[in-house]
Formats: sequence, structure tokens, C-alpha cells
Amino acid sequence: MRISKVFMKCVSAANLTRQIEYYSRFSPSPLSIKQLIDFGADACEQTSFAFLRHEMPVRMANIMKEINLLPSPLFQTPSVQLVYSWFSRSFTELLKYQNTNENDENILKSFTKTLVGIRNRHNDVVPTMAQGVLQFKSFGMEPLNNQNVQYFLDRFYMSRISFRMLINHHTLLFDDSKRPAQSRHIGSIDPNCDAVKIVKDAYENSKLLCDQFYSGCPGLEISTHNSQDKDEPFGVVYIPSHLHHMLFELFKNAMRATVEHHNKRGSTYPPLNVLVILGKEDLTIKISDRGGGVPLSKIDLLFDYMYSTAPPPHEHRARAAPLAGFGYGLPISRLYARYFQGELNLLSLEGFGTDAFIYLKALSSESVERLPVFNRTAFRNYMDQPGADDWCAPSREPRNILQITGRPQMRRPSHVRNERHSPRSRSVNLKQSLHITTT
Ligand SMILES: Nc1ncnc2c1ncn2[C@@H]1O[C@H](COP(=O)(O)OP(=O)(O)OP(=O)(O)O)[C@@H](O)[C@H]1O
Repeated sequence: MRISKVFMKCVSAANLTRQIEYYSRFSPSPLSIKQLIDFGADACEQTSFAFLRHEMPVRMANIMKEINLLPSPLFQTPSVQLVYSWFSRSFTELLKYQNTNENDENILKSFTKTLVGIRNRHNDVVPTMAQGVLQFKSFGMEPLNNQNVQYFLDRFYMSRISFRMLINHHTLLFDDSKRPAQSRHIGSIDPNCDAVKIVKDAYENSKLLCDQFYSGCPGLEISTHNSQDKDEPFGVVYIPSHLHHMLFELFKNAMRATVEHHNKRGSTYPPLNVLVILGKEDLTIKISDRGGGVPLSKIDLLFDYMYSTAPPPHEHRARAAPLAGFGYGLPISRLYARYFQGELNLLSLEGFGTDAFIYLKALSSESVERLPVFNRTAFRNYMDQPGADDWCAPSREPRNILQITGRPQMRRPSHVRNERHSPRSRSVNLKQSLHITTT
């Protein structure tokens, strides 16, 4: 009895591996916001079902192949194993619908229910993966691993954003219990998304946390400029929850920096200045704070998963939304911006403040999903060995010139290497080499 159970488990594991292999050979099909809107306006459940029952396993299999390439000590952590088990289960559930009848009402209903179940199962993927990476870091991570993990997490979370986008869109369109009675939204998309309103909402939500944490908060000043039509509001076709997520994270950071930099409990702080500009191609939002800024040497670190200057949150409070925590705010917000071909950047003046920029595409036909695909290039990114740095490492102290006089400073060309030098010609060469090393 026990042997047959073990045997069945091995068979299903082998089958799962085969199916992942099969679906990972397909490339995901990126959709534009325009396509999602056009489809949603004339929604046909059968078409959406037929698309998703293939597309979801394809996107999952592509990213599962990459999870399998993680450094073994990271892959083996209980947290990553747990995440992988969620993926395996969800992937298997989706495969059940491959050869079913798309005109059967019950199948369509059951599929929508399965999608909701998958979304709930994956709710905790971000903090769970973060725990895994923390455990792995505590073993002492090499720079190459750090690079690989950063590369992987960007792709993994981008993929996750895309699953949730597709699931939300489908369930909002076809799950009657989720459909708001009167709404201009089409699925999860607002065809007339008011960027200024979302700025105000995100500020208010972040202010609640800031007031609670610091008993004070900087104010908000908004200016707008619509280069297309001065009298028109700032409508773009976008997913309000994505924009809210980015703005909320940027406001939290700006508020924390401002309050901590000025360190005057209860007193007034310099306000956060927000500029919203609609151009032909981009909708740009700039948030400027006077929170003391970040030194240039740290700017690149800000988008590293796990880089935070805040004390680490306790494991059991990981989801209790403090003002700062794991250091995931910026990298994940940047993924949201990039998901539909936008961008998120920070420019800082140390000693003064920081400007954060969100760029979104103004045209829905140009907002196309940016999705990872598992191919040879991706594979190589996990396999490459680190090369030697091709820039000199700066020495800590100025070199003692007298110490260098005894040894050559340059790798001389071979025709020069065999020459015998008189003391005089040697000193001439030394002068030349010093000139080269100091310029
Ligand atoms: N406007 C800013 N001014 C000064 N420092 C900033 C600003 N924005 C970000 N930072 C620095 O970048 C770090 C990383 O920010 P990030 O939003 O990724 O994580 P976090 O806020 O620390 O935690 P969380 O995961 O909760 O967002 C912050 O800890 C802070 O040191």
C-alpha cells in the first residue's frame, strides 16, 4: 500500500516535470491595455476561458523553470519550497481545463472559481519569498548570487503581477458576485483613470500611516499641466490599483525621509510637491521631497530587494503595513511601472531631497505587457561565472610612490619586455608609467 503511494507520487512528479517542460516551450503572449479594454467592452467568457487556460500555464511554466535554476541553498529553503508547491498545485489545477468543453456553463463557472482559488493561494508569495531570500542571505551570499537573485526576483514578481492582472480582469468581468453594480471600469481597467485623484488618495492613505507612526506628516502641493488640452482632466487608460500602489510607496518613502530629516515632532514639515504632466507620449508624475536625499553611492542600492534603512519588520508582523520594512517598496513599484512599458526613477540631491518620477504611457495601444520568457539568454544569466572587474579597485590610501619604483607599473608590450634597460631608461619608463597611472 505504502509502496504504491510512493510510486504514484513519483509518477505524478514526473508528469508535472514533463508538463512544465512542454508549456515552458511556448512564449507568453503579451497583451496591450487597448486589447484588454476592447475585449472587456465586448466580453465573451468562452474566448477569455480559451485564452487563459493555455496562457496561464505557459506563464507559470516559464517562471517555474527559472525557480528551478535558483542556487540550491535558496531553492531548498522552506519558504521557496512552499512557494514552489503553490505554483505546482495551481499549475496542475489549470491543466484540468485543457480538453474541456468551453460551451459548458459549469466548466466556465468552475474555471473562474479555480482562478479565485489560485489568487488566494498566492496572496502571500511576496513576504514568503522575501523570507526565503533573507534566510539565504544569512548563509552569506556571494556577489554573483546577489546578482542572480536580483535578476530572478525582478522576473518572478513581474510574472506574478501579470497572473494577477489576468485573473482580476477575468473575475471582474465574469464573476457576478465581484462585478460592481455601476462602474465605468472595464475589468480592472479604468478607461478614464484620473491620475490627480489617485495622487490625492494615495497621499491620504500614506498620511494615515505617517500620522500614526510619527504624529505628524508633511503636507501636499499639487500642480498639473496638460500639454494636450489645458481644459481637459488627466484621463489615461490605466489600472488604478497599480498607480495607487506606486504612489503609495513613493509617498511613504518621501514622508519618512522628510519627518526623520527634520526631526521636529509635531511641527510643520516642508510639503511634498507633486507635478502631474500629460504629454503626447507620457503621463509623468514627479514627487519632490525635502527629506535630505540619498548619497550618489547608495542610489543604485535603492532598487535592490532587501535594501532598506528601516529596521527589519518582525516575521509575524510582516503584513501589518508599517511605514517601511523589507525594502521591497521601490523595486516592486518599478516593476508595476515597467509592466505596461513605463518607468520609475529616483534622482536625489544629498543634503536636500529627492525627486521620484513615474512614467506611464499616455496611449493604451503602447501600454503592452512586459513579460519574462524562459530562453537561452535567461538560462545563461543563472549560469554565468563572475569575470574579473575591468575597472581598478581604488586603493584605500594614496600609494607610496617610493614603494612602486622597484616594480613595473605597466604590462609592457612583448617587444619591450625583453629589452635590457640602463638605470636611466628605466627611470624614464617609470615617469611614463606614473603619468599613466595618475591621469
Ligand atoms: N525619498 C526618499 N528619501 C530618502 N531616502 C529614500 C527615499 N526613498 C527611498 N529611500 C531609501 O531607500 C530605501 C529603500 O526604499 P524601499 O521603498 O524600497 O523600502 P522601505 O521603504 O525601506 O521598505 P518597504 O519594503 O516597506 O517599502 C529606504 O529604506 C530609504 O533608505
